[in-house]
Amino acid sequence: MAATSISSATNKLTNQKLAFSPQRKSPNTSSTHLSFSHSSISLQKVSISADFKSLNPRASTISNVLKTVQQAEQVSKSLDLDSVAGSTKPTVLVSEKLGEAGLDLLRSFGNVECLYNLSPDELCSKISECDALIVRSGTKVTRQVFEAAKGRLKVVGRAGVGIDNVDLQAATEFGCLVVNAPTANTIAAAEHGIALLAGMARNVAQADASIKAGKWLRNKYVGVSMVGKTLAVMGFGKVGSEVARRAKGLGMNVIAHDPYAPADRARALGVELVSFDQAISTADFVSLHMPLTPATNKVFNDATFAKMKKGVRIINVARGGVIDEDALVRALENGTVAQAALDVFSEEPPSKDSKLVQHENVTVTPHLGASTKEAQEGVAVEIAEAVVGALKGELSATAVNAPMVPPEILSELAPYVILAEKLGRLAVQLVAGGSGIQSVKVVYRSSRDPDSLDTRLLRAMITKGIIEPISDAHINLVNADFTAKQKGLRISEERVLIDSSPENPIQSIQVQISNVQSKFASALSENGNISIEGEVKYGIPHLTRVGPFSVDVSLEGNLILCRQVDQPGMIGRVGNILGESNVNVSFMSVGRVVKRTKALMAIGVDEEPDKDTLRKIGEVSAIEEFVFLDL
Ligand SMILES: NC(=O)C1=CN([C@@H]2O[C@H](COP(=O)(O)OP(=O)(O)OC[C@H]3O[C@@H](n4cnc5c(N)ncnc54)[C@H](O)[C@@H]3O)[C@@H](O)[C@H]2O)C=CC1
Ligand SMILES: O=C(O)C(=O)COP(=O)(O)O
Repeated sequence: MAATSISSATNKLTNQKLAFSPQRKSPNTSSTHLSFSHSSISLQKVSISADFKSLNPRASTISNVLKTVQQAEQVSKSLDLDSVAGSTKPTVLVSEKLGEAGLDLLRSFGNVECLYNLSPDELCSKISECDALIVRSGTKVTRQVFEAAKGRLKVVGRAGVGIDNVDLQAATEFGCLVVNAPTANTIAAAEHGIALLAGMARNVAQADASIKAGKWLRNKYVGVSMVGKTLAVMGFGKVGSEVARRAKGLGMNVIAHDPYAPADRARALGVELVSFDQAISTADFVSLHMPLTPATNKVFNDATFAKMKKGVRIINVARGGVIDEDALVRALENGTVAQAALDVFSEEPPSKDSKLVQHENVTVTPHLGASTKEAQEGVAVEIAEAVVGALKGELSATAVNAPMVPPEILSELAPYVILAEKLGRLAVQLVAGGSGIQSVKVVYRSSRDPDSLDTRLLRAMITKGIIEPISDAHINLVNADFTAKQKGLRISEERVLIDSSPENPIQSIQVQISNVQSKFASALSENGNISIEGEVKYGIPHLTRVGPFSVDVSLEGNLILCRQVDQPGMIGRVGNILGESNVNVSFMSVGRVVKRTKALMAIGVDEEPDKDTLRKIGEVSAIEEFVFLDL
């Protein structure tokens, strides 16, 4: 199982050590700048803007780590609350209506000011007197707000799930923790989805308006029945599964599409998990419950509406941005979509003369999904507890932008942090769509005494790598276990004690995903698990094993894995195809189990090859399977 590394860059890279040193730019600013130098990858003086959510998955991993370190520094600084706890009580500004129980809890800890409907300027002029700000979806917490806070604002609490109205990047840069309340409004949102579904099926809103306009239109408002109809739940998470449960009670046949939901959770509710196309082409009603991510942005568009059953009815209680609203108007006009019931819009509030809002077959509500007394009391308590905890400097289970690890541990673990996230990101891409991930095992080989090796950050980064490409969750040290649990993901860890230099905290990290199918069978180890392993070599994370194959490829750029018949000339053939398409190869490594039988080739590429190039690679006769992986 020997591995051969072939790269012109290898020597350069392996001879240079990654230098890493956090430095404060100026003593009177809360923003931290880190310098990072490595001549072969020309990264010097990186100024950080940290935000896990906004990370382009293909952005520099080094800057990810810098962001992580910077976040930890800023957060530990911002949560060093001697100043708050000592002299005066903290001031909490509540800018939107919040349940009384939450307000009471806040009042028991600090000074609470409820100022609703502030203009952006008013918010900016008030914020420098506040240690915490609590908002819902109606307050835009922009970069200007963080700038105007002049370093005093320590925590923003979002009383709800979606945090798209908070500039997370700016929050992190300014050392401000952001927490949300992800569970208390689930039932309310699900009930609102069902209310919209039933109200739409029976034209309740239109009929009500017509009577109030002096009409009595019994023939016009004949509805459709729900019993026996097929409902497709798009996004089978917290809200989606509660909608499914309720729709079953209405006698509906419920199917769901969620590439990452465990099939047994769906089965337990009598729901079949199906492909996207199958869901939308067979459903009479389609209810949207997926997060707004780059993958789901405008996923309902002309092309997808065209695949739907004629006369389909759509409900959206998730986020307006998952629908191309102009395309929905066209689909309503040509009869593909019979009716739509919408609680959320790409712009809120939508313009008064919006064609969509004014369409006679559309029912709208002003983002009321979370608006029940019960949910608002629950959300208020959930967010008040999170904000008070953060102001006391405690770890928060619902923090969305802040790992909390001492800087000295972070700097030692920095390259392993990159490795861990990359391995998670790689492993999840090897899973065949449709097989829900439930069980992940991480094996660390280390000479350190387990008690002196804190792997929480690494586990968090593996979780981040696995979950973030498939959801809008923001994973960090604080919320990783919480989010994994919520998503039904079990992550177990094993430490294998080895005899090596205790200077290196870890020799290797192996990530195994069990009970799933792989889109690249060669990544399966003997026990049928997807298994990949990596090491840090001279500060650079490397992939060192895929299934039973040893390889050695630096985890930068993108990766192509090919399994082929082990024979001469393969490297040249694939290299030529990539070269002809102007795709730069950074590394190549070949591993094999037995000479002249099967080999695995790992190719690092700077650019993403186009479909045609990948097709040509697949057509090389000795190549038995291959996969392109986005690092
Ligand atoms: N209208 C309102 O007032 C409210 C709206 N919401 C919104 O509802 C949505 C769902 O919230 P939760 O259920 O709490 O979140 P969740 O994270 O529990 O569920 C989201 C599900 O979508 C799945 N998913 C990810 N990518 C997908 C894709 N491409 N196709 C299909 N499914 C995909 C995930 O695997 C996950 O299971 C969010 O967008 C949230 O912001 C939530 C509460 C109130
Ligand atoms: O929790 C969410 O994601 C929501 O969309 C609820 O928004 P709201 O707090 O009612 O403005």
